[in-house]
Amino acid sequence: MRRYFIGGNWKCNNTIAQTQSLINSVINKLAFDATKVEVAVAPIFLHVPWVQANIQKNVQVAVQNTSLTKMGAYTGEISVEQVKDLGIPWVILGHSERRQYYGETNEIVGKKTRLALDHQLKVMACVGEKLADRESGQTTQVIQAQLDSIKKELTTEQWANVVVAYEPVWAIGTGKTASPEQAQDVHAFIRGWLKSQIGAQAEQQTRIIYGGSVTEKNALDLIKQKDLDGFLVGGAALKSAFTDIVAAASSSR
Ligand SMILES: O=C(CO)COP(=O)(O)O
Repeated sequence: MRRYFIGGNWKCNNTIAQTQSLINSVINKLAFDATKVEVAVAPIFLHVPWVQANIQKNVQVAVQNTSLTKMGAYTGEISVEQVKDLGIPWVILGHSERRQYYGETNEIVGKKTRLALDHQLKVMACVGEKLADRESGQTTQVIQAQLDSIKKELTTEQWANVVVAYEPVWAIGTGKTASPEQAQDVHAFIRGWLKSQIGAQAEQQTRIIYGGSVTEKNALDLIKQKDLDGFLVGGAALKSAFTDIVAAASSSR
């Protein structure tokens, strides 16, 4: 059985005092069975060392991006070697905010994913359609193109270190969640793609998590869906609701 995966994407939120308070009052009080649920939180880069030094051992640390380049003369970037060097296991790549505001194309996301995996980082690879894509019936085509660009770069074995995050852009930060059926439909499509494009092992073992206005109220219904293996949580990961979301996952395994 696939272990649930719950990611907290803190985005560009929190002063250091707010991050410290979140760790002390929420994250370090999370109680869950780590054999059934894997939890990772992604602070801004600057807060990572403090978080690493102060977080409970069951919760892993992730970063929200890595450079398309390796170390070198690339002002303002942070490379996979530097993330790996600090012992950070996870990176979120291809988030729709990176695609939308920083021009990350499918091709860039594929290359970044390859670079991260080549440096032994594990990747939460985000895919998802915009509202206009959904309304014009293009949801699966858009997601397929996003997945195909990642596939182009990876070996079959590298998929063992990928979690696919389905995040419909229209549901991110909007309070509009995909219904459990809408989420399941896309997750089943992604699972089918994994089977036909990568193989039976990837189909069975790859976690496909959902993100987009996940709250303590909708988590339980979403997690019951057959192909949904956890969440990538934004706003609700910045408060005590995260405790309930992790508990919802724990209680259903
Ligand atoms: O983008 C997200 C997680 O990566 C989801 O954000 P919200 O949970 O705030 O909608």
